[in-house]
Amino acid sequence: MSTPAAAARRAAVAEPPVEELPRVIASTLNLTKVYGSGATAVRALDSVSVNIHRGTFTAIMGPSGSGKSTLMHCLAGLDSITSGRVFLGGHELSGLGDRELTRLRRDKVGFVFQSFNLLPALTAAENIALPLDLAGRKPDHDHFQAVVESLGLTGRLHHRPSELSGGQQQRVAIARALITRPDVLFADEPTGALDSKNGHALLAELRRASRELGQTIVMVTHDPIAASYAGRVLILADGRLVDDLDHPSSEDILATMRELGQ
Ligand SMILES: Nc1ncnc2c1ncn2[C@@H]1O[C@H](COP(=O)(O)OP(=O)(O)OP(=O)(O)O)[C@@H](O)[C@H]1O
Repeated sequence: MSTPAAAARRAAVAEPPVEELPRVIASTLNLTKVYGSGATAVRALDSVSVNIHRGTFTAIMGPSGSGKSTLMHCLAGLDSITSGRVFLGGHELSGLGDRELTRLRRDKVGFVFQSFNLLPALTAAENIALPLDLAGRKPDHDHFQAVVESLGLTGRLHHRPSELSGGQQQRVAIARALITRPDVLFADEPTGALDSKNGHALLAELRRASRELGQTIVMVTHDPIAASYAGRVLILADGRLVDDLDHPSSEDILATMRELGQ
């Protein structure tokens, strides 16, 4: 005779718990990127394999020309690859055509650049909602409010960029990148145009977005202090992944960079 407990055990075996979202949200496998050909060819990435986990904040560091931007662009589907594989949000990018790539970038990827790229004629609220407008989607009111509140922009929504401080403009740019709930938010030297106070505030916001909203973030930076806001720091040199630091301090990062002759 089958007891209820035994039946429950059998059910548990037969029906695994609802599958959690895959832990790896973006990855590369032996990714190689060569620019140009022949004598002038540059091997910007040389067989880089890396997994980016959902909800984590990762910084990419390395000397100038080490391949940081190239790695970010290949992960975000902005640049073609020479060989290897790139996956983002369950899709293999190398298998996608131009139209599918464009849609994937629009729906699954957020970007924050050094220059804020806000449209001057639009209010902060309109700038934030722009990616959804372009995709023909309506903002989810609760998510919009949560993003705006977490970035302290509630009182600034009807201002145009020229009426906002540099730090506020940068926060609008982050809100715009978060509004589509991208699989990965890519940030390229996001503090480059900010003074140190606003730079730290922005990094604290990124860290909060990863901790509180579960937002996956990949950031390229030259600054060890900026990188120390991330939970993980990947170090590139000559197109190769040479170190992978777990919660390093800025001193740890500086020491690693010094070993590379920086
Ligand atoms: N479009 C391109 N055409 C040719 N070579 C390129 C191109 N883009 C990058 N490279 C080369 O690839 C290498 C890696 O460049 P990348 O911009 O990824 O480095 P980086 O680490 O981001 O540099 P930086 O810190 O100076 O921004 C460099 O040698 C660079 O000159």
